[in-house]
Amino acid sequence: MSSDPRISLIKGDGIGVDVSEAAIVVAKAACAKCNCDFAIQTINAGAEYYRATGQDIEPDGEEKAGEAQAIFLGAIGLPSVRYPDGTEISPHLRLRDRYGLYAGVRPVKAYPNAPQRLADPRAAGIDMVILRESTEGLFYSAAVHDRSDVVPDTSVIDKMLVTRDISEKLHRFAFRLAQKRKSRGKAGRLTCVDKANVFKSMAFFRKIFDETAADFPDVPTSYNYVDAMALDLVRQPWAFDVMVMENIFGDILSDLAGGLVGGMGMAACAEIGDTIGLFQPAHGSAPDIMGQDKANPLAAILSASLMLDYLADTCDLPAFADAAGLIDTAVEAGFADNALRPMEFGGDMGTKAVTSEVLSRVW
Ligand SMILES: NC(=O)c1ccc[n+]([C@@H]2O[C@H](COP(=O)([O-])OP(=O)(O)OC[C@H]3O[C@@H](n4cnc5c(N)ncnc54)[C@H](O)[C@@H]3O)[C@@H](O)[C@H]2O)c1
Ligand SMILES: CC(C)[C@H](C(=O)O)[C@@H](O)C(=O)O
Ligand SMILES: [Mg+2]
Repeated sequence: MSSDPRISLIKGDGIGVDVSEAAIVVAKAACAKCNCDFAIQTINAGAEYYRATGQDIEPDGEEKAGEAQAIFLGAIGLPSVRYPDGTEISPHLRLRDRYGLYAGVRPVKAYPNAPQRLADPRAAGIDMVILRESTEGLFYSAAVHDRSDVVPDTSVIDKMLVTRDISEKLHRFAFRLAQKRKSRGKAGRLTCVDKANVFKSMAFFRKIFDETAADFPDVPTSYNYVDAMALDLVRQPWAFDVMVMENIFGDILSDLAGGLVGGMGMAACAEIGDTIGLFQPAHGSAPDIMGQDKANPLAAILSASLMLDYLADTCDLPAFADAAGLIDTAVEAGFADNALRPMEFGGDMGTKAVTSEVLSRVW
Protein backbone atom coordinates (compact mmCIF):
# COMPACT_ATOMS: atom_id res chain seq x y z
CA MET A 1 0.00 0.00 0.00
CA SER A 2 1.22 3.49 -0.86
CA SER A 3 2.57 5.59 2.00
CA ASP A 4 1.63 8.84 0.24
CA PRO A 5 -0.54 11.18 2.30
CA ARG A 6 -4.22 10.99 1.46
CA ILE A 7 -6.67 13.81 1.00
CA SER A 8 -10.44 13.80 1.10
CA LEU A 9 -11.86 15.70 -1.85
CA ILE A 10 -15.32 17.27 -1.62
CA LYS A 11 -16.04 19.09 -4.86
CA GLY A 12 -19.44 20.36 -3.77
CA ASP A 13 -21.66 22.62 -5.84
CA GLY A 14 -21.54 25.08 -8.74
CA ILE A 15 -18.10 26.45 -9.52
CA GLY A 16 -16.77 24.47 -6.54
CA VAL A 17 -16.61 21.46 -8.85
CA ASP A 18 -14.59 23.25 -11.54
CA VAL A 19 -12.17 25.09 -9.28
CA SER A 20 -11.47 22.07 -7.08
CA GLU A 21 -10.70 19.96 -10.15
CA ALA A 22 -8.38 22.73 -11.40
CA ALA A 23 -6.63 22.92 -8.04
CA ILE A 24 -6.07 19.18 -7.86
CA VAL A 25 -4.64 19.04 -11.40
CA VAL A 26 -2.20 21.84 -10.53
CA ALA A 27 -1.28 20.34 -7.14
CA LYS A 28 -0.66 16.93 -8.70
CA ALA A 29 1.57 18.47 -11.38
CA ALA A 30 3.57 20.44 -8.81
CA CYS A 31 4.02 17.31 -6.72
CA ALA A 32 5.10 15.25 -9.71
CA LYS A 33 7.73 17.87 -10.43
CA CYS A 34 9.00 17.56 -6.85
CA ASN A 35 8.85 13.75 -6.70
CA CYS A 36 6.01 13.53 -4.25
CA ASP A 37 2.36 12.60 -4.52
CA PHE A 38 -0.88 12.32 -2.59
CA ALA A 39 -3.82 9.94 -2.89
CA ILE A 40 -7.41 11.15 -3.21
CA GLN A 41 -10.66 9.81 -1.82
CA THR A 42 -13.71 11.63 -3.13
CA ILE A 43 -16.67 12.31 -0.86
CA ASN A 44 -20.07 13.41 -2.14
CA ALA A 45 -21.66 16.30 -0.28
CA GLY A 46 -23.50 19.53 -0.91
CA ALA A 47 -26.75 21.05 -2.03
CA GLU A 48 -27.07 19.01 -5.23
CA TYR A 49 -26.37 15.87 -3.24
CA TYR A 50 -29.03 16.89 -0.71
CA ARG A 51 -31.51 17.58 -3.49
CA ALA A 52 -30.90 14.12 -4.91
CA THR A 53 -30.73 12.11 -1.70
CA GLY A 54 -32.16 14.12 1.21
CA GLN A 55 -28.73 13.90 2.91
CA ASP A 56 -26.11 16.67 2.85
CA ILE A 57 -23.15 14.29 2.86
CA GLU A 58 -22.77 10.66 1.85
CA PRO A 59 -23.21 7.98 4.52
CA ASP A 60 -20.27 8.08 6.96
CA GLY A 61 -18.82 10.92 4.86
CA GLU A 62 -17.95 13.08 7.85
CA GLU A 63 -16.01 10.27 9.46
CA LYS A 64 -14.38 9.22 6.20
CA ALA A 65 -13.28 12.82 5.49
CA GLY A 66 -11.28 12.79 8.72
CA GLU A 67 -9.44 9.59 7.90
CA ALA A 68 -7.22 11.51 5.48
CA GLN A 69 -4.37 13.90 6.32
CA ALA A 70 -6.23 16.86 4.79
CA ILE A 71 -9.59 17.75 3.28
CA PHE A 72 -9.96 19.79 0.09
CA LEU A 73 -13.33 21.39 -0.60
CA GLY A 74 -14.61 23.30 -3.63
CA ALA A 75 -17.70 25.12 -2.38
CA ILE A 76 -20.97 24.01 -0.89
CA GLY A 77 -24.42 25.54 -1.09
CA LEU A 78 -27.05 26.77 -3.51
CA PRO A 79 -29.55 29.43 -2.45
CA SER A 80 -32.42 27.32 -3.80
CA VAL A 81 -31.71 24.29 -1.60
CA ARG A 82 -32.37 24.60 2.14
CA TYR A 83 -32.85 22.61 5.32
CA PRO A 84 -36.33 22.72 6.82
CA ASP A 85 -35.27 25.57 9.17
CA GLY A 86 -34.60 27.81 6.16
CA THR A 87 -30.80 27.80 6.30
CA GLU A 88 -28.62 26.55 3.48
CA ILE A 89 -26.97 23.18 3.12
CA SER A 90 -23.69 23.36 5.02
CA PRO A 91 -22.15 20.04 6.09
CA HIS A 92 -18.76 21.78 6.04
CA LEU A 93 -19.78 23.64 9.22
CA ARG A 94 -20.10 20.26 10.89
CA LEU A 95 -16.66 19.28 9.57
CA ARG A 96 -15.19 22.42 11.17
CA ASP A 97 -16.92 21.51 14.39
CA ARG A 98 -16.18 17.79 14.38
CA TYR A 99 -12.50 18.23 13.60
CA GLY A 100 -11.97 21.38 15.68
CA LEU A 101 -10.82 23.49 12.71
CA TYR A 102 -10.55 26.62 14.82
CA ALA A 103 -7.90 28.52 12.84
CA GLY A 104 -9.28 29.90 9.58
CA VAL A 105 -6.29 31.32 7.72
CA ARG A 106 -7.31 33.67 4.91
CA PRO A 107 -4.34 35.30 3.14
CA VAL A 108 -4.96 38.51 1.21
CA LYS A 109 -2.28 39.53 -1.25
CA ALA A 110 -2.11 42.03 -4.09
CA TYR A 111 -0.55 40.58 -7.25
CA PRO A 112 1.01 42.70 -9.98
CA ASN A 113 -1.43 43.51 -12.82
CA ALA A 114 -4.39 42.20 -10.80
CA PRO A 115 -6.83 45.06 -10.32
CA GLN A 116 -6.17 47.45 -7.47
CA ARG A 117 -9.53 48.54 -6.15
CA LEU A 118 -7.81 51.41 -4.32
CA ALA A 119 -6.15 54.26 -6.20
CA ASP A 120 -3.35 54.68 -3.64
CA PRO A 121 -0.11 53.09 -5.00
CA ARG A 122 0.54 51.58 -1.57
CA ALA A 123 -2.31 49.15 -2.32
CA ALA A 124 0.17 47.21 -4.45
CA GLY A 125 1.83 46.23 -1.18
CA ILE A 126 -1.22 44.61 0.42
CA ASP A 127 -0.04 41.36 1.98
CA MET A 128 -1.92 40.31 5.07
CA VAL A 129 -3.75 37.44 6.71
CA ILE A 130 -7.17 37.36 8.28
CA LEU A 131 -7.22 34.71 10.98
CA ARG A 132 -10.83 33.79 11.50
CA GLU A 133 -11.86 31.67 14.47
CA SER A 134 -13.97 29.05 12.71
CA THR A 135 -15.79 26.86 15.21
CA GLU A 136 -17.61 29.10 17.67
CA GLY A 137 -18.41 32.83 17.96
CA LEU A 138 -21.71 33.66 16.32
CA PHE A 139 -21.50 30.42 14.33
CA TYR A 140 -21.94 28.49 17.57
CA SER A 141 -25.64 28.01 16.94
CA ALA A 142 -25.16 27.39 13.26
CA ALA A 143 -23.09 24.23 13.26
CA VAL A 144 -24.69 21.49 15.30
CA HIS A 145 -24.98 22.76 18.79
CA ASP A 146 -28.11 24.65 19.04
CA ARG A 147 -31.09 24.98 16.78
CA SER A 148 -33.50 24.99 19.71
CA ASP A 149 -33.97 28.65 20.59
CA VAL A 150 -36.71 29.19 18.12
CA VAL A 151 -40.26 30.17 18.99
CA PRO A 152 -41.84 29.84 15.56
CA ASP A 153 -42.85 33.18 14.07
CA THR A 154 -42.06 35.04 17.31
CA SER A 155 -38.35 35.08 18.01
CA VAL A 156 -35.13 33.46 16.93
CA ILE A 157 -31.88 33.60 18.88
CA ASP A 158 -28.40 32.88 17.62
CA LYS A 159 -25.72 32.81 20.28
CA MET A 160 -22.17 34.13 20.32
CA LEU A 161 -19.93 31.74 22.24
CA VAL A 162 -16.31 32.49 23.10
CA THR A 163 -14.45 29.86 25.10
CA ARG A 164 -11.10 30.15 26.83
CA ASP A 165 -9.86 26.91 25.36
CA ILE A 166 -10.43 27.84 21.71
CA SER A 167 -9.45 31.49 22.17
CA GLU A 168 -6.13 30.54 23.74
CA LYS A 169 -5.37 28.17 20.88
CA LEU A 170 -6.44 30.74 18.30
CA HIS A 171 -4.38 33.58 19.77
CA ARG A 172 -1.32 31.35 20.13
CA PHE A 173 -1.74 30.36 16.49
CA ALA A 174 -1.99 34.07 15.59
CA PHE A 175 1.17 35.04 17.45
CA ARG A 176 3.10 32.13 15.95
CA LEU A 177 1.85 33.09 12.49
CA ALA A 178 3.04 36.67 13.02
CA GLN A 179 6.45 35.34 14.09
CA LYS A 180 6.63 33.04 11.07
CA ARG A 181 5.76 35.91 8.73
CA LYS A 182 8.42 38.08 10.37
CA SER A 183 10.98 35.35 9.72
CA ARG A 184 9.93 35.45 6.04
CA GLY A 185 10.52 39.19 5.72
CA LYS A 186 6.93 40.36 6.34
CA ALA A 187 5.85 42.82 9.00
CA GLY A 188 5.00 40.26 11.69
CA ARG A 189 2.48 42.49 13.47
CA LEU A 190 -0.77 41.30 15.03
CA THR A 191 -4.07 43.15 15.40
CA CYS A 192 -6.86 41.88 17.63
CA VAL A 193 -10.17 42.72 15.96
CA ASP A 194 -13.20 42.61 18.23
CA LYS A 195 -16.13 44.56 19.59
CA ALA A 196 -14.91 44.62 23.18
CA ASN A 197 -16.57 47.97 23.76
CA VAL A 198 -20.01 46.34 23.62
CA PHE A 199 -20.04 42.55 23.94
CA LYS A 200 -18.85 40.68 27.01
CA SER A 201 -17.86 37.74 24.80
CA MET A 202 -15.59 40.11 22.87
CA ALA A 203 -14.11 41.65 26.03
CA PHE A 204 -13.23 38.08 27.03
CA PHE A 205 -11.70 37.43 23.59
CA ARG A 206 -9.49 40.51 24.05
CA LYS A 207 -8.57 39.55 27.63
CA ILE A 208 -7.24 36.21 26.38
CA PHE A 209 -5.42 38.00 23.56
CA ASP A 210 -3.67 40.17 26.18
CA GLU A 211 -2.79 37.17 28.33
CA THR A 212 -1.32 35.38 25.31
CA ALA A 213 0.61 38.47 24.23
CA ALA A 214 2.65 38.25 27.42
CA ASP A 215 4.27 35.09 26.01
CA PHE A 216 5.19 36.78 22.71
CA PRO A 217 6.89 40.06 23.63
CA ASP A 218 8.60 40.20 20.22
CA VAL A 219 5.31 40.59 18.32
CA PRO A 220 4.00 44.17 18.06
CA THR A 221 0.26 44.26 18.71
CA SER A 222 -2.67 46.61 18.31
CA TYR A 223 -6.46 46.52 18.66
CA ASN A 224 -9.20 47.54 16.30
CA TYR A 225 -12.95 47.41 16.79
CA VAL A 226 -14.47 45.51 13.91
CA ASP A 227 -16.37 48.47 12.51
CA ALA A 228 -13.20 50.57 12.48
CA MET A 229 -11.36 47.60 10.98
CA ALA A 230 -13.77 47.64 8.03
CA LEU A 231 -12.95 51.32 7.57
CA ASP A 232 -9.20 50.71 7.82
CA LEU A 233 -9.31 47.82 5.36
CA VAL A 234 -10.54 50.31 2.80
CA ARG A 235 -8.52 53.30 4.03
CA GLN A 236 -5.10 51.76 4.68
CA PRO A 237 -5.00 47.96 4.27
CA TRP A 238 -1.25 48.04 3.68
CA ALA A 239 -0.82 48.98 7.36
CA PHE A 240 -1.95 45.52 8.57
CA ASP A 241 -0.26 42.17 8.72
CA VAL A 242 -2.06 39.47 10.74
CA MET A 243 -5.55 40.20 12.09
CA VAL A 244 -7.19 37.78 14.50
CA MET A 245 -10.94 37.83 15.03
CA GLU A 246 -14.18 36.11 15.89
CA ASN A 247 -15.92 33.87 13.36
CA ILE A 248 -18.58 36.09 11.75
CA PHE A 249 -16.27 39.11 11.74
CA GLY A 250 -13.71 37.04 9.83
CA ASP A 251 -16.35 35.76 7.44
CA ILE A 252 -17.41 39.28 6.53
CA LEU A 253 -14.02 40.97 6.49
CA SER A 254 -12.42 38.21 4.44
CA ASP A 255 -14.88 38.90 1.61
CA LEU A 256 -14.17 42.62 1.89
CA ALA A 257 -10.44 41.95 1.82
CA GLY A 258 -10.81 39.56 -1.13
CA GLY A 259 -12.52 42.37 -2.99
CA LEU A 260 -9.57 44.67 -2.35
CA VAL A 261 -7.20 42.42 -4.29
CA GLY A 262 -9.48 41.54 -7.17
CA GLY A 263 -12.37 39.42 -5.97
CA MET A 264 -13.34 36.16 -4.34
CA GLY A 265 -11.42 34.24 -6.97
CA MET A 266 -8.25 35.36 -5.17
CA ALA A 267 -9.42 34.46 -1.65
CA ALA A 268 -7.64 31.32 -0.46
CA CYS A 269 -8.37 29.63 2.85
CA ALA A 270 -6.97 27.00 5.20
CA GLU A 271 -8.90 25.83 8.26
CA ILE A 272 -6.51 24.21 10.68
CA GLY A 273 -7.22 22.04 13.69
CA ASP A 274 -5.03 19.97 15.97
CA THR A 275 -5.17 16.83 13.83
CA ILE A 276 -6.34 17.78 10.33
CA GLY A 277 -6.70 20.77 8.01
CA LEU A 278 -9.44 21.67 5.55
CA PHE A 279 -8.51 23.73 2.50
CA GLN A 280 -10.94 25.59 0.29
CA PRO A 281 -11.37 28.84 -1.57
CA ALA A 282 -13.24 31.30 0.66
CA HIS A 283 -15.81 31.88 -2.05
CA GLY A 284 -19.04 30.03 -2.68
CA SER A 285 -20.62 28.14 -5.54
CA ALA A 286 -21.24 31.39 -7.51
CA PRO A 287 -24.55 30.37 -9.11
CA ASP A 288 -24.46 33.53 -11.25
CA ILE A 289 -21.51 32.21 -13.27
CA MET A 290 -21.60 28.44 -12.78
CA GLY A 291 -21.32 26.19 -15.82
CA GLN A 292 -19.86 28.98 -17.96
CA ASP A 293 -16.11 28.49 -17.57
CA LYS A 294 -15.91 31.96 -16.03
CA ALA A 295 -14.77 31.17 -12.50
CA ASN A 296 -11.32 32.23 -11.43
CA PRO A 297 -9.67 29.05 -10.07
CA LEU A 298 -6.76 30.86 -8.40
CA ALA A 299 -8.31 30.96 -4.91
CA ALA A 300 -8.66 27.18 -5.10
CA ILE A 301 -5.19 26.74 -6.60
CA LEU A 302 -3.63 28.91 -3.87
CA SER A 303 -5.60 26.94 -1.26
CA ALA A 304 -4.10 23.76 -2.69
CA SER A 305 -0.68 25.34 -2.21
CA LEU A 306 -1.58 25.97 1.45
CA MET A 307 -2.58 22.31 1.69
CA LEU A 308 0.76 21.11 0.30
CA ASP A 309 2.60 23.31 2.78
CA TYR A 310 0.49 21.83 5.55
CA LEU A 311 1.27 18.28 4.39
CA ALA A 312 4.97 19.17 4.34
CA ASP A 313 4.79 20.27 7.98
CA THR A 314 2.47 17.69 9.41
CA CYS A 315 3.79 14.66 7.50
CA ASP A 316 7.39 15.87 7.66
CA LEU A 317 7.74 15.64 3.88
CA PRO A 318 9.68 18.72 2.70
CA ALA A 319 9.06 17.93 -1.00
CA PHE A 320 5.48 19.11 -0.54
CA ALA A 321 6.74 22.53 0.54
CA ASP A 322 8.75 22.67 -2.69
CA ALA A 323 5.60 21.82 -4.64
CA ALA A 324 3.69 24.59 -2.83
CA GLY A 325 6.50 26.99 -3.67
CA LEU A 326 6.23 26.07 -7.36
CA ILE A 327 2.55 26.96 -7.36
CA ASP A 328 3.06 30.27 -5.54
CA THR A 329 5.85 31.25 -7.91
CA ALA A 330 3.77 30.28 -10.96
CA VAL A 331 0.91 32.52 -9.83
CA GLU A 332 3.18 35.42 -8.90
CA ALA A 333 5.15 35.23 -12.16
CA GLY A 334 2.00 34.65 -14.22
CA PHE A 335 0.57 37.93 -12.97
CA ALA A 336 3.89 39.75 -13.29
CA ASP A 337 4.06 38.70 -16.97
CA ASN A 338 0.42 39.69 -17.46
CA ALA A 339 -0.17 36.10 -18.55
CA LEU A 340 -2.91 35.54 -15.97
CA ARG A 341 -5.95 37.58 -16.94
CA PRO A 342 -8.99 36.06 -15.20
CA MET A 343 -12.42 36.99 -16.53
CA GLU A 344 -13.26 37.89 -12.94
CA PHE A 345 -11.21 41.06 -13.46
CA GLY A 346 -12.51 41.72 -16.95
CA GLY A 347 -9.76 39.65 -18.56
CA ASP A 348 -10.06 37.15 -21.38
CA MET A 349 -9.24 33.92 -19.48
CA GLY A 350 -11.82 31.52 -18.12
CA THR A 351 -11.31 28.71 -15.63
CA LYS A 352 -9.62 26.37 -18.10
CA ALA A 353 -7.29 28.99 -19.59
CA VAL A 354 -6.12 30.24 -16.18
CA THR A 355 -5.53 26.66 -15.05
CA SER A 356 -3.53 25.83 -18.19
CA GLU A 357 -1.37 28.91 -17.74
CA VAL A 358 -0.52 28.03 -14.14
CA LEU A 359 0.04 24.43 -15.13
CA SER A 360 2.46 25.38 -17.90
CA ARG A 361 4.47 27.41 -15.41
CA VAL A 362 4.51 24.69 -12.77
CA TRP A 363 5.51 22.06 -15.27
N1 LIG B 1 -17.16 27.86 1.52
C1 LIG B 1 -18.28 27.69 0.89
O1 LIG B 1 -18.58 26.58 0.54
C2 LIG B 1 -19.16 28.86 0.59
C3 LIG B 1 -18.70 30.16 0.77
C4 LIG B 1 -19.54 31.24 0.47
C5 LIG B 1 -20.81 30.99 -0.03
N2 LIG B 1 -21.24 29.71 -0.17
C6 LIG B 1 -22.53 29.40 -0.80
O2 LIG B 1 -22.40 29.67 -2.21
C7 LIG B 1 -23.64 30.15 -2.71
C8 LIG B 1 -23.45 31.49 -3.38
O3 LIG B 1 -23.10 32.44 -2.39
P1 LIG B 1 -22.73 33.95 -2.69
O4 LIG B 1 -23.24 34.33 -4.03
O5 LIG B 1 -23.09 34.74 -1.51
O6 LIG B 1 -21.13 33.98 -2.68
P2 LIG B 1 -20.11 33.55 -3.83
O7 LIG B 1 -18.75 33.63 -3.23
O8 LIG B 1 -20.49 32.25 -4.43
O9 LIG B 1 -20.25 34.69 -4.95
C9 LIG B 1 -20.16 36.07 -4.66
C10 LIG B 1 -19.77 36.83 -5.94
O10 LIG B 1 -18.40 36.55 -6.23
C11 LIG B 1 -18.30 35.94 -7.51
N3 LIG B 1 -17.30 34.87 -7.40
C12 LIG B 1 -17.13 34.04 -6.38
N4 LIG B 1 -16.12 33.20 -6.62
C13 LIG B 1 -15.64 33.53 -7.83
C14 LIG B 1 -14.58 33.00 -8.63
N5 LIG B 1 -13.82 31.99 -8.23
N6 LIG B 1 -14.37 33.58 -9.83
C15 LIG B 1 -15.11 34.61 -10.27
N7 LIG B 1 -16.11 35.16 -9.54
C16 LIG B 1 -16.38 34.60 -8.34
C17 LIG B 1 -19.66 35.38 -7.85
O11 LIG B 1 -19.84 35.26 -9.23
C18 LIG B 1 -20.57 36.38 -7.16
O12 LIG B 1 -20.75 37.50 -7.99
C19 LIG B 1 -24.59 30.20 -1.53
O13 LIG B 1 -25.34 29.03 -1.55
C20 LIG B 1 -23.68 30.27 -0.33
O14 LIG B 1 -24.25 29.75 0.84
C21 LIG B 1 -20.43 28.64 0.10
C1 LIG C 1 -21.08 29.14 3.28
C2 LIG C 1 -20.74 29.54 4.66
C3 LIG C 1 -21.19 28.49 5.62
C4 LIG C 1 -19.27 29.85 4.85
C5 LIG C 1 -19.08 30.49 6.21
O1 LIG C 1 -19.83 31.40 6.54
O2 LIG C 1 -18.19 30.10 6.92
C6 LIG C 1 -18.62 30.77 3.84
O3 LIG C 1 -19.23 32.02 3.78
C7 LIG C 1 -17.13 30.93 4.13
O4 LIG C 1 -16.68 32.06 4.26
O5 LIG C 1 -16.43 29.91 4.19
MG1 LIG D 1 -17.87 33.62 3.75
